[in-house]
Amino acid sequence: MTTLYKVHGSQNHFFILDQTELNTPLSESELITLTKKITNPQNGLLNGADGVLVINKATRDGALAQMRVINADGSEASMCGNGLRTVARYLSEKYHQDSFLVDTMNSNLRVRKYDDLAVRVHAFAVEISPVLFNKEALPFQNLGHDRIIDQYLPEIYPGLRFTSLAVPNPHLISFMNQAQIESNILKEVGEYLNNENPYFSDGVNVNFVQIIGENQLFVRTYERGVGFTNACGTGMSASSLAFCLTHPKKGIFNQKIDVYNPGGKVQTIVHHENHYYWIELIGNATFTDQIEISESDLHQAEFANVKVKSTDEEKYYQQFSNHLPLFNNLQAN
Ligand SMILES: N[C@H](CCC[C@H](N)C(=O)O)C(=O)O
Repeated sequence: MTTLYKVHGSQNHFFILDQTELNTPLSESELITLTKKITNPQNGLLNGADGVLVINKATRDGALAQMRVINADGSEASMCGNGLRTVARYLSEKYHQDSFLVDTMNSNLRVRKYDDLAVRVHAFAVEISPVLFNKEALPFQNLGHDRIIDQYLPEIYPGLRFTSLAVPNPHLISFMNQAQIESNILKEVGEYLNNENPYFSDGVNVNFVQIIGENQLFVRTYERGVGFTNACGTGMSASSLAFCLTHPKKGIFNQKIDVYNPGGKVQTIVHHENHYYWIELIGNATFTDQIEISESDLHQAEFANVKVKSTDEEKYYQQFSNHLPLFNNLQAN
């Protein structure tokens, strides 16, 4: 028997699979089959999820373990901010450490335990980096720019300004008013750029942002490999940096920024050190269920005989998020 965990960061839901606990780790094709099946909202487990976070032995020196991110459609993401907070908590409890490095696709990232956000709402702070703006890193093509910072891109959507950056997974960000953020534009742009298109050949996470006030944002995301999601940690981090760059009177470097999303709230701090940017992402790491499954069922993505034990953490998370202010009709509470 082994244990899977159903977890969320700002209601961005994942299953955590610790491959180091298995006699035989899942192969690539088994991982993809498992992810597609378990995350399915209709026939998956526990109403599905946005992806599977896979823990392996670290491949880089200094890290406690490796995290891989498999999106719901079976593609792999280079990073996941909400997911990294939950993996940080899992590793922190497993190895009894409060501050350490996690090996991700492009680099080791720093994580640390943070003060609880409310009663039984555990929190972690994670590093989001490296930040890249060049068209090869995203990648994007045929837009007539080498970098996109506060540019009109009528090819993508007329009348909106866009900023694009990789952290290191790719994001396309636009600041807009409440009516625009509540409209169908995100679905239109998100679907267009995440299917065969001439501009973002690998797809892109699309983040639409409403400025609430000084150091306050609301972010809505259409996620590559997933679709609409309650929250995207790398997207909220990338949006915070875009905020500081394009609205410098309201978005202040080195200060906490409140980032609201349909699933709750996180905080970010945008650092600018020696010509290089990195973002600290702070938010909940909530464990809602523990799932006992036999190794052979896991290899076969067979869930009929699993045993699920729910925690009481969701109740406390709901209490926390019910007290957040409402800014638009997209927020759940
Ligand atoms: N939800 C994740 C990001 C997943 C990104 C993924 N969809 C991609 O880049 O392919 C987060 O919290 O940062």
